[in-house]
Amino acid sequence: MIFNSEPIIHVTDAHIFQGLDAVLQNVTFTIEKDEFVFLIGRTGSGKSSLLKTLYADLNLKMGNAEIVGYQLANIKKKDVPYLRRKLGIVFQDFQLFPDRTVADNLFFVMKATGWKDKKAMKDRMIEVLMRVGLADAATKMPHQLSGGEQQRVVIARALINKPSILLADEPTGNLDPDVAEGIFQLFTEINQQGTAILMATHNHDLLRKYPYRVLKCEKGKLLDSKKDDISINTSY
Ligand SMILES: Nc1ncnc2c1ncn2[C@@H]1O[C@H](COP(=O)(O)OP(=O)(O)OP(=O)(O)O)[C@@H](O)[C@H]1O
Repeated sequence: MIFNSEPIIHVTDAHIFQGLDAVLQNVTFTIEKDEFVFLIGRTGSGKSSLLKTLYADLNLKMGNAEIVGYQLANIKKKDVPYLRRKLGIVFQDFQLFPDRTVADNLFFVMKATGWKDKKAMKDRMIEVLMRVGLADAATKMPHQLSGGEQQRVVIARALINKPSILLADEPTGNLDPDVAEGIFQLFTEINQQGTAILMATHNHDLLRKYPYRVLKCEKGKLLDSKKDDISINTSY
């Protein structure tokens, strides 16, 4: 039997820099196609810096990293939009255009990523909104939606180009616990349908409840629950 077992992320001996400071050193890990992985660590420990490096917002200056088929060391500026089309990125703050409808927010990303066929765009817009449980939100303005609903729109936007992995930076951080749980459930469903997830979070409850693999930024290193003993109960 032939398995296609190429990992989606493959990082070897990478150093994650903010300016001249190496925030994380000798980072080595892989993430497979169907995995759900938490990224944890104290505030300022390097979670966002690692995610930013993975979507080429920070340069990879030392070591190697491959994500969705792109080598990040020396990636060309012109290739970055193509890399990002293959990733879904979800942040804590929703970053929707406040003066455009939900549909127009989604169309904006489609146009920016090369979609042209109006019917295909409309069909995909409806499809991703249905996927996140917001079939009736297309004509609404962001301010007419709750925080949880706005985050669902952001997730819908991240799904537009059928990414093979979602990178999420504290996606439930601004939400009430119940709403956060619903958003988290949505991520688990998306994962079960075959999209890998790497999610930075401070949410201890999620970590206790869902025994997914954990990567932890600690004292300049990245620990991995696959091989290291990681306590999720210590304060971080
Ligand atoms: N734009 C920046 N310029 C310079 N240094 C930065 C910048 N952003 C973050 N840093 C520094 O890099 C280190 C890692 O920060 P980072 O934001 O990656 O941590 P984090 O684990 O994501 O924290 P949090 O949980 O608070 O989001 C910190 O020392 C921080 O001060």
